[in-house]
Amino acid sequence: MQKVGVVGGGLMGSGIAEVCARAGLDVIVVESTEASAEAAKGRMTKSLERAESKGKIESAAAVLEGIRFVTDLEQLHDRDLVIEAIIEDEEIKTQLFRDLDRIVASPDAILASNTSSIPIMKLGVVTSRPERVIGIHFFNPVPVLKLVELVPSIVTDPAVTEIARTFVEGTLGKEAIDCKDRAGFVVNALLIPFVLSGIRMVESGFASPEDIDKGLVLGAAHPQGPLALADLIGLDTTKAVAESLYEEFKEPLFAAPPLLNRMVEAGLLGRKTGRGFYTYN
Ligand SMILES: CC(=O)CC(=O)SCCNC(=O)CCNC(=O)[C@H](O)C(C)(C)COP(=O)(O)OP(=O)(O)OC[C@H]1O[C@@H](n2cnc3c(N)ncnc32)[C@H](O)[C@@H]1OP(=O)(O)O
Ligand SMILES: NC(=O)C1=CN([C@@H]2O[C@H](COP(=O)(O)OP(=O)(O)OC[C@H]3O[C@@H](n4cnc5c(N)ncnc54)[C@H](O)[C@@H]3O)[C@@H](O)[C@H]2O)C=CC1
Repeated sequence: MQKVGVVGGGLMGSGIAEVCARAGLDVIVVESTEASAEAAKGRMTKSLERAESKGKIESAAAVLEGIRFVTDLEQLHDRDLVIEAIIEDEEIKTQLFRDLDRIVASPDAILASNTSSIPIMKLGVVTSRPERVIGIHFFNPVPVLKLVELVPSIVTDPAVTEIARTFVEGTLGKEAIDCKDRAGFVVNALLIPFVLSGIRMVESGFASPEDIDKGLVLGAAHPQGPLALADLIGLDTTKAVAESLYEEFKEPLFAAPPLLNRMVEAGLLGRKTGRGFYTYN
């Protein structure tokens, strides 16, 4: 696993590309437009410069040299591993997996998804090699959080899971847990209902976002409360994850509350747009 491709250089893709480049891998990031490729590079530069200023890496510039930012998916033809991190939309992701199946040449290559909640089988089945498709699910912020969920589908080759484990634990120095291929895997199946419950509390006027978050930080030692967390994840992603979970399990606890839907319609997506439950500079 020397040549890695990351498709989507948003919040997660830029973090994944950063940790791969910091591990000395040859990384290509594919974005959909020149402007978004520039934005991805800007995000990574900022994060690497912060790491350099704290003495965590020697040189941000040297790490950046290991990353190419492109808009042409065909450039991924020689990759050993491609990690998809585009928006949480099943139709758009399945189209991308069809394209990756055509483009990535080596039959030994692994096609991975960072999806939060879409069952991996739905992505594998549109390729000619579902046995080489797996979920490698990182957590936000990627440079900080240690966990990666490994999600083989019911037809993923067990050898692929072991290669992915060696990549995640050996090469990247993260910790893996094994999950079955059900919407939301382990962490989001527990975390998203918590976030949605916080949103329902705000919606019903039960308490303010500030007080709910303060309650969970000071009363339960969470690093952030559910509303700050929704803003960090992105309200669009939170809604998409809730919808996948609801589609799979039909449990009311996974249903997106109307306030979440209205905020997404209004473009109040959290940190990424500067306003969600809180306002950011
Ligand atoms: C939706 C999904 O599919 C799955 C998910 O990811 S769900 C979301 C999971 N994520 C969480 O639950 C996050 C919970 N929150 C936290 O862990 C913390 O609040 C936080 C790391 C985000 C911020 O921590 P904080 O202590 O309030 O802030 P801060 O002091 O600025 O940061 C702590 C450290 O993280 C680093 N950091 C924070 N954000 C960072 C980022 N985006 N990139 C790189 N480093 C970052 C800081 O540089 C700092 O490093 P040092 O300890 O070396 O100084
Ligand atoms: N936000 C979070 O906390 C987490 C999100 N995830 C998952 O990671 C994936 C990405 O999420 P985020 O990074 O938060 O989203 P984001 O909205 O920040 O980034 C998505 C990026 O993909 C790009 N993109 C869209 N279609 C593309 C295409 N066809 N080709 C190339 N680039 C394309 C967009 O330009 C954008 O930069 C989603 O599947 C999400 O569920 C996983 C863990 C945590």
